[in-house]
Amino acid sequence: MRRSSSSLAINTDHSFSLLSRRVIIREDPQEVSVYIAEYIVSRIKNFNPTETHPFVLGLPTGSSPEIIYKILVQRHRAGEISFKNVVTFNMDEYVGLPRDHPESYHSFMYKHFFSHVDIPPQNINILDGNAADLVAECASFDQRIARYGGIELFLGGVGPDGHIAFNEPGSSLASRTRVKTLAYDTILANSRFFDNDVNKVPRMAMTVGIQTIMDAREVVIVATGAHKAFAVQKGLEDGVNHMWTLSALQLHRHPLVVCDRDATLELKVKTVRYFESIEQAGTDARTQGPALVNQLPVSATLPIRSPPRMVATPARTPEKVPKDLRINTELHRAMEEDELTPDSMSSRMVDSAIGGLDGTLKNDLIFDRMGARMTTL
Ligand SMILES: N[C@@H]1[C@@H](O)[C@H](O)[C@@H](COP(=O)(O)O)O[C@@H]1O
Repeated sequence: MRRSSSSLAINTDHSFSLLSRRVIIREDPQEVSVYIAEYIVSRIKNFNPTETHPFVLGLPTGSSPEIIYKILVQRHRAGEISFKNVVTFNMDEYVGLPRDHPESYHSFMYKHFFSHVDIPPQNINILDGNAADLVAECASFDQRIARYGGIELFLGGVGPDGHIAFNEPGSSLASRTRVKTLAYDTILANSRFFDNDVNKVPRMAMTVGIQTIMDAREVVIVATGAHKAFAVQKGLEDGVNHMWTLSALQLHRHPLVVCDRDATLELKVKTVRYFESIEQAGTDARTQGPALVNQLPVSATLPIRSPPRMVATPARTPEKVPKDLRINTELHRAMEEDELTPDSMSSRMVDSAIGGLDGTLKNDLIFDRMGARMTTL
């Protein structure tokens, strides 16, 4: 068992089957990055990838993931994780920017990550923004993802306008990899990487679509800073909306949003407390706590067994969990996860609203509902 420096406890058994939507809040970007890096390491290790059965990881650029990459490199250098059997797909790339331009996403990824770990070059997939046929390049990217059996974990950031990858406000929620014109907000935001000159920022990019991200078996979003607070609020508290593409993840089976305190500034106190209470209660089979999904029924009077493959225990155990927030494991198993949701929030959560249906129906309904809300542009 390894104790991490973060306030992190991860259940590494990922045969989770409950629908789980989680928001983890940490104090600052450093803590957020440690949490996510440890999470990725544990997911890869637990997957036990081989050359013929690699772990397929979706990756972002931007300033938010920089510390995450730094920690992953440190963990690799310490001999704690190998990327030899990891295949990566990057979210996006500018169109027309030379590959060796310091601000191309190729350059970013090699500078911050690929050059420092043992990933084989042939396992790296980044869209070619200078391809002669951009449409064919996008189609080939999706085909390559499909050939690997889909993406296991997609790590993403979020723009201040709520975009994920380069799926700008107004993007189709059914979109797949394609060429996009950048929104003025994004050009402005990214001009800090181009001498603060908006004219130097490419106008177009290639990006995975919302549906490409939704197809990943798990999506982890990093959101740090007060400038992300409005996007986080729209993405988590409002309904699914193509103007805030982060919100599409409300319909994903396993989304995990990790925010720092500043990024929660626009959330309701009630929302923040709700997600914190889930973590404090330690009942989430995915991000911490007992491996609920794999436990055989035991007497409610028996103590909760330790999870078999927990890699880390909380360095900062929540000090005071009010008694009525400590959830009896046996009881919890018997309940729908949704029943833990306060009534006032249920109406905003699709899963809660359909909690009474069986699993098969739930899936259909999720897609029906999504279809009904989708706007194809
Ligand atoms: N295409 C990228 C996104 O993938 C990224 O999430 C966003 C936020 O970047 P940052 O983390 O620098 O705020 O920037 C760009 O637009």
